[in-house]
Amino acid sequence: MINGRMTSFDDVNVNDRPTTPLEQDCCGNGCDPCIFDVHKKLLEEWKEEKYNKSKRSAKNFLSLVRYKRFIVKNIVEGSENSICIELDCASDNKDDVIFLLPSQYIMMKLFTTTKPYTPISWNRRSMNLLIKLYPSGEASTYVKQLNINDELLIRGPYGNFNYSRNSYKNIIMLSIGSGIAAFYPLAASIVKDELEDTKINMMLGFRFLSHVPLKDELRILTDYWNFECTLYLSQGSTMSRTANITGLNIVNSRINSKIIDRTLDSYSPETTLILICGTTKFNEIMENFVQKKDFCHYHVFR
Ligand SMILES: Cc1cc2nc3c(=O)[nH]c(=O)nc-3n(C[C@H](O)[C@H](O)[C@H](O)COP(=O)(O)OP(=O)(O)OC[C@H]3O[C@@H](n4cnc5c(N)ncnc54)[C@H](O)[C@@H]3O)c2cc1C
Repeated sequence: MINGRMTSFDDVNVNDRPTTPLEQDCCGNGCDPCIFDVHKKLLEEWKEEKYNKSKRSAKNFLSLVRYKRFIVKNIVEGSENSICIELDCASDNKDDVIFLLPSQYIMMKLFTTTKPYTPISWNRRSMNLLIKLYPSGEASTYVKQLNINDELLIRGPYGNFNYSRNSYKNIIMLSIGSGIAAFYPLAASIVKDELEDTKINMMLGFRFLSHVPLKDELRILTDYWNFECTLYLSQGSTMSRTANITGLNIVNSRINSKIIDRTLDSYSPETTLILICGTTKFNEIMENFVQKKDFCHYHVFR
């Protein structure tokens, strides 16, 4: 990950990666620079070089203007009302690789319709999509009928959100439903970046616990010092009003003004970025709350 860019090359050149110092390598006398500062700098340079090398030697398989062929490699249940689809590049040229930034989206052609989807993870040659299924949705109906080895047409990547490492002290991510797809890759790329000091507070709204996708992935992120996640369930669950399932906080309520007020009061508007992703109505309501509290650094994914 470079400046918030999750590259598809995290497995390249791992052997020359600067070795992380051990806790006992630091004398604790407050040296300037401390051995950990030196390591941080070396790691930053190594990552930048790795990313630049990868970009020089490969071209993006994805195109902004032309549909490219992908093959369905796997389909698994994401939650009660969503599925995850793994797609492989349909190209024999090994130099064709996928370049994406976290929170960018692609356009997928599905029979008579074309819909945007935000890859939740990817590597050099494949990407994973999380797709919420609407009972009578045009794209949903088509997606439900997909089989392994089916071909799909995709163009992209699009999206004007650009994140730079450590540009904010805190990021609050507010989403409902499939909005999680825009936030998960960004959160994962930040918390897994040793050079990041930014803390993430993810606030995700769903109707039921059974609708929440990526539970295991979110739990893994909660092991990092700078990630917390709360699931807000508008239709409640059988548990008490608040609970915690292995790292994930659960609140049986919508994300409402009281909750936002209380949350924002514990953050500084100058050093906090707020990201919003949901339905048009949700985005409008959240944007209003955020503006009322004088938070000027925010971005709405539409
Ligand atoms: C930039 C961008 C990125 C996106 N990324 C993803 C993603 O990663 N995963 C994903 O699942 N979706 C994503 N979406 C939404 C997706 O593109 C489709 O709009 C959605 O899946 C519905 O498509 P559909 O054809 O199945 O339903 P449609 O035929 O468009 O709608 C059928 C019915 O479903 C309901 N419905 C549709 N969309 C919504 C909604 N957003 N909220 C509430 N009810 C709705 C409505 O009742 C509607 O009448 C993204 C949208 C945008 C703009």
